Amino acid sequence: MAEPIRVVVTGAAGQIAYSLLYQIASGAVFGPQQPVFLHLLDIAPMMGVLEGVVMELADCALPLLAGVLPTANPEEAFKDVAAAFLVGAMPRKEGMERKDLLAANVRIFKEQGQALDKAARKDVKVLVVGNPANTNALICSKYAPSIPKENFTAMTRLDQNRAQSQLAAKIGVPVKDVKRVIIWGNHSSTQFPDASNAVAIVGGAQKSVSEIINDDAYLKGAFVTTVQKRGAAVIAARKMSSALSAAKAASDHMRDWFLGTEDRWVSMGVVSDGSYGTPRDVVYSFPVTVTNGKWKIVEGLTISDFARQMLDATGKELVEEKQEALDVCKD
Ligand SMILES: NC(=O)c1ccc[n+]([C@@H]2O[C@H](COP(=O)([O-])OP(=O)(O)OC[C@H]3O[C@@H](n4cnc5c(N)ncnc54)[C@H](O)[C@@H]3O)[C@@H](O)[C@H]2O)c1
Ligand SMILES: O=C(O)C[C@H](O)C(=O)O
Repeated sequence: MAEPIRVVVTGAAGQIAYSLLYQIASGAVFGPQQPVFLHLLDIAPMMGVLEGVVMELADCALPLLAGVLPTANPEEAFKDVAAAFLVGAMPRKEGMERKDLLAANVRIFKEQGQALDKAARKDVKVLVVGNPANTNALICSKYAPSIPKENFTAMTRLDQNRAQSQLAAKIGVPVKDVKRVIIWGNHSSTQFPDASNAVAIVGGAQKSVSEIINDDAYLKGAFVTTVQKRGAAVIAARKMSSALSAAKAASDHMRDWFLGTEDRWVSMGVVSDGSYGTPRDVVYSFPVTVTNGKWKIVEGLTISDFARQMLDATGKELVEEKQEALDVCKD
């Protein structure tokens, strides 16, 4: 059995963490041979609740769980961690856009960037889940200059999973048989869920999703808006934001980053290098593949006029969010 790795989850007393911690501790993320030592960070008033979570983790009797450290101190929480799930942040309520959380949440990611810079392993892989996830990830990276910026990512995997599931239901195939759906841009209502490269297996043969569905108006209309607005639809129904599916997506993202994707494409928010004419130095979601722990943007895709407009609109929003976040962080 390998040596345990240290993994931090922030917002550990919250609802996403409640599903996520079991997935990490049971081996679903880092593999069935990799023990984990969990660091659980939350704010001081939540330490009582966190104690209950620690009791429940013990009561799960999980063979891969090497230890648990609950704390309200970010530097203690980030000490020597190899993976960081940054979940802790305020969720939006009905009627809000995710960027309405910016002023409240971005300071958390400034402080946590500074603490990661001091305490974490320099090869730590950071996944930001707390909203607005892309801009929070950018700020976190800016305040952790000793950690490579490639190690900071934002979660758009939930959007990818939603898009894949919508297409599978429309075509009438299992979700695993739909591939190469892309989420471009921001985890917000400007994101572009793009099915133009997607393929599905129907009757044993792989075909293009556009050909199978044969309904351009749907693929550019209802499909896109359903995925863009799915988070709001869950909030309207549950009166709380998505948690089960968010935890599953966070597990998928980190597992693929650690263990690789082979030839699968997955969407991750990463610091843009300007690929596909997107703005540089914002955290933009691209299709990537992962080999040996390193992600690489899928190259050479054709961008239609429609896609160009969508990529530009979500990029413009990210540039605006970045400016707003930098202004907030000045104080
Ligand atoms: N990227 C995505 O796809 C996605 C999906 C779902 C939710 N989210 C976001 O994830 C975040 C968490 O959602 P939730 O439903 O778990 O919320 P929640 O309110 O249930 O839990 C958040 C937890 O974070 C803690 N917290 C607050 N400030 C903290 C800090 N400075 N350090 C450590 N912990 C802190 C809170 O005390 C609370 O326990 C929200 O911002 C939500 O919008 C993102
Ligand atoms: O929509 C939200 O505010 C929560 C989350 O980002 C989601 O996509 O479900």
